[in-house]
Amino acid sequence: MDAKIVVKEIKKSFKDLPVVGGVSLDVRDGEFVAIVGPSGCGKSTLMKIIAGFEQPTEGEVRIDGMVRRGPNPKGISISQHGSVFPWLTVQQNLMFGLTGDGHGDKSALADHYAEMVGLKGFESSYPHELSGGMLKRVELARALVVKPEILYMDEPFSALDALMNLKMRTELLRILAEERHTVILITHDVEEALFMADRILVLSPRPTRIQATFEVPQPHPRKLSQPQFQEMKEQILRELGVTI
Ligand SMILES: Nc1ncnc2c1ncn2[C@@H]1O[C@H](COP(=O)(O)OP(=O)(O)OP(=O)(O)O)[C@@H](O)[C@H]1O
Repeated sequence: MDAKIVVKEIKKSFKDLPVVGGVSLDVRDGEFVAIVGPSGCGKSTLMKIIAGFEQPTEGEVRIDGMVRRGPNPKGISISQHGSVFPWLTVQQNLMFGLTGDGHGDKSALADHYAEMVGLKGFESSYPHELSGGMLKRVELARALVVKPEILYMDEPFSALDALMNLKMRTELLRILAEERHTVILITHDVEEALFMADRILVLSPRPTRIQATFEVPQPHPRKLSQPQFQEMKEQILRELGVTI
């Protein structure tokens, strides 16, 4: 079967600064790919190119076999900065992306996704009445409610405390088991990648390339304390120039 996303020899420079140095990648339908790499290597730039928000200097991105040169309606991005509208309630935020017909009862659909991410009872709350973790849940629900085929996640949980971060990982995996999405996740957290991804790509310093690939075939839920994960974590950290 053809890949859902095909990234072919992508290069990107900003003026004289080469940022992406030639990246090729195939992502299968329903696959979860995590990308780790040194700070400033070009992870976000690569993600923006794949999501269609940035144009490559060379190369192309195909989604379902079609070359894309702009944001892809089949995908949705969740970034570390957040995009919840402060003047809308949780329910209104979730309904915001449901443009056009074909969604059925939009408020019921919004409430369904609010419940799915654990926000039942907060549908009428405004963002300023929620905690940081709850805001991230709104963000996630807002992305999922439009039933995207692809989720592009750039450090989505990095602003959360460690405990909430762990909760959100588990939550996301539970939702992904229910609703199959293709996911590309950028993270600086190797354990987060090991916990969730089917495949982990380690990027090189700028201009970035894929330096190493790790398949993670272990089923969920994963216990990262197991030797095989510790071993893989050490290998990935070694690729990143960190020895523990
Ligand atoms: N729009 C832009 N114009 C000019 N330079 C840019 C632009 N976007 C990114 N860069 C540069 O590209 C390089 C890579 O940035 P990018 O944000 O892609 O890296 P990153 O790996 O995601 O970083 P971090 O690990 O800090 O999140 C940086 O040197 C940055 O200054």
